[in-house]
Amino acid sequence: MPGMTLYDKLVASHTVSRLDAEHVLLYADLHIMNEYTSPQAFSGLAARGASVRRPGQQLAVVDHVIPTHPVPVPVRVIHDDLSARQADNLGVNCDRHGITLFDTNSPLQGIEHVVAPEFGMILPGMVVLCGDSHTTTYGALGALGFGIGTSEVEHVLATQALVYRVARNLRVRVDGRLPEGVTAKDLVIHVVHRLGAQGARGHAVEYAGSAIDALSAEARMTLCNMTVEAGARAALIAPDATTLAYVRQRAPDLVTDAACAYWRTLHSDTDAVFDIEHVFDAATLAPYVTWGTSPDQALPVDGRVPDPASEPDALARLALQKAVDYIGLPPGTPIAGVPVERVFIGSCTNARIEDLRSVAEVVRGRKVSPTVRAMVVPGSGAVRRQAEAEGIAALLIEAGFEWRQPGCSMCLAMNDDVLRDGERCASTTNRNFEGRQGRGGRTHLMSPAMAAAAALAGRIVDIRQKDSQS
Ligand SMILES: CC(C)[C@H](C(=O)O)[C@@H](O)C(=O)O
Ligand code: SF4
Repeated sequence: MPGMTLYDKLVASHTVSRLDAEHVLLYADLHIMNEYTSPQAFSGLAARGASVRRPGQQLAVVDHVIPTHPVPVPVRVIHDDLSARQADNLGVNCDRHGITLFDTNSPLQGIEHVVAPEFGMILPGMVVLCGDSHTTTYGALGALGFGIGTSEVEHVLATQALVYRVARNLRVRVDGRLPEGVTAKDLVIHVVHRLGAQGARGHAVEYAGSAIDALSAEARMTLCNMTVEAGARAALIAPDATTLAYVRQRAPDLVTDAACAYWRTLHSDTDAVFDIEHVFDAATLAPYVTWGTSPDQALPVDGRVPDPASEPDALARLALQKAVDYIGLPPGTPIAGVPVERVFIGSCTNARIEDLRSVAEVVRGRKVSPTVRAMVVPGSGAVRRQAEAEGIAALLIEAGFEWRQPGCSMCLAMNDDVLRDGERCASTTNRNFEGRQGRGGRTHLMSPAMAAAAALAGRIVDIRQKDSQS
């Protein structure tokens, strides 16, 4: 018998029973809900007269539909009828079932994947479920997190378990040092580009190697968050000293000797077998930017928009042509130099305090281009307060950024923050699909530092060239 991967160990430790060759009944330590994917699940539960099995192992947040207006008033009102109903509905259901809710006007409110780790709710070795694809974020702390559908949300509420199809194992090794100006965001865009949008389909991705070891816990969250854009079922990083320091700061009482002893076993055995393995050299990476309408349509910042005509496969050629047409950049256009009208810094990929610090470092003493409308939306109330305490908010406001209240905001056009038709946006988010940030809007994904530099210059620039940003 070969050894076990970290993923195998996490699945095994949460298997209630094996259902068949491919499926297990998987126990969830924590289930997180948002206002958008939970309403039907609660209705289903009510229709069956079922109750919530483990109310204490649920967390609910309002994040997708919430307005993020810059006004520093304590009360936020959701004006859109449907959105307001979704948020109210979550409130009523949480009350009824005794579930903790970080509601619209709670100081604890924020994007689900930012608040859960921040409050020490994610520990190594846990299984965390949520009706949201970016639940893969928690792999950064050695927890198995993945998104589930609405009918599964109902099932998890009722039973605290899930019928789960076990994934295959894929390892991404990244050794070496990331060059100056190249971040975890660039690394993950590169990985998604190289694997392709379906390249990790059906697989749990484990990251390993010296470049991963060197990443902070928050940078690892960026990496694991966006790995789902390669089709991955989960992303994982074995817990280490960085993980423990992060968790200890947030949940000191839970970091016991026994817990640490267990967490030390959470790594892939040296003889574990991976179904697929990819190896990348961190030293060769550049800042990455997406040029198209799928997160894998990406380039190093010194690259050019590809020419569909040079794609031999007819279907792939059509897809490329469609992306080129939508994004409105002729083939061969250097991506650096493309003007942007909007800059969005936020989302569960890149709205943590370290992200905002990296933005502040680029912006310090400079101004947003008069041709750009730029906004910074912190991932949570705690991040917002921390950035205010560190002077980051004042610096950004002084530079001409809008300083917003926390939420998903312009990551997806489900609230008041949207791109107008044809507007081009440098964005720190994770998806650049057609219309994702507003109908007809054009999204270029990049790191927070690159987005900040684009805000100053009014165009996409190479963060490595210091004189390119004015
Ligand atoms: C709305 C929700 C279901 C969705 C997801 O699953 O990821 C959203 O958060 C997204 O980022 O597209
Ligand atoms: S910030 Fe974006 S990616 Fe994250 S949960 Fe919200 S909509 Fe989804």
